[in-house]
Amino acid sequence: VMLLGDSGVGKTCFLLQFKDGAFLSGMFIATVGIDFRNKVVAVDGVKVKLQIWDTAGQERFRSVTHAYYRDAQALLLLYDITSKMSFDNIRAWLTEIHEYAQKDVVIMLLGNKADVSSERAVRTEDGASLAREYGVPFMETSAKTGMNVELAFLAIAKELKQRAVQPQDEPRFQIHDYIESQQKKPNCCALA
Ligand SMILES: Nc1nc2c(ncn2[C@@H]2O[C@H](COP(=O)(O)OP(=O)(O)OP(=O)(O)O)[C@@H](O)[C@H]2O)c(=O)[nH]1
Repeated sequence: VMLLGDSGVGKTCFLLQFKDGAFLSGMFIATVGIDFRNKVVAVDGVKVKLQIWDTAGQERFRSVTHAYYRDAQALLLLYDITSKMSFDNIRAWLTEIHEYAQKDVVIMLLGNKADVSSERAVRTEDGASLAREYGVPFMETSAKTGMNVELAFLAIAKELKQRAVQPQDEPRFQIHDYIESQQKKPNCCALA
């Protein structure tokens, strides 16, 4: 799984929240190049090992990260809901993805920093509508509160597990439906 998106949208924090349940406020150390962490999640009784690659969002590291796209099975593409520019750049990220990644890669669009509602610059509907246009699932998240962080990785793990081991005759896992059903659950999306 690769985390992609502009510098500062919260990729490293998103990964650390998932891996360690931690968030360090006020610190921003830009990722240099690329780094990875592993986490095992249980999906319907099967252990799925996610190897999660945290990429540098800064332009100058792009050639390094491009080399990793083709081995990725899933891409979490993040923007920052308080940064219109990070949202406007999503189309360029999707163009890069289509150029460098595998055709059947699982893509999910995430509007991060949803806890900072007072500085919101991108409407939820605009994120949802862009995701619909590209046929990818979408959620707003917060690496700070943990909102939807685990759900994003679990949905990816379920999709990847289904691709790897699901017998043909069983109904196909639908990532869009799964996210929608989980988000409707009480307490699922409450900000901490
Ligand atoms: N309020 C809030 N702040 C966040 C959130 N996620 C990240 N931040 C802050 O945003 C800044 C950038 O976060 P990083 O995770 O380092 O960003 P990045 O996308 O990994 O940046 P690069 O490594 O340069 O690509 C830090 O100051 C974080 O504390 C979030 O969900 N909510």
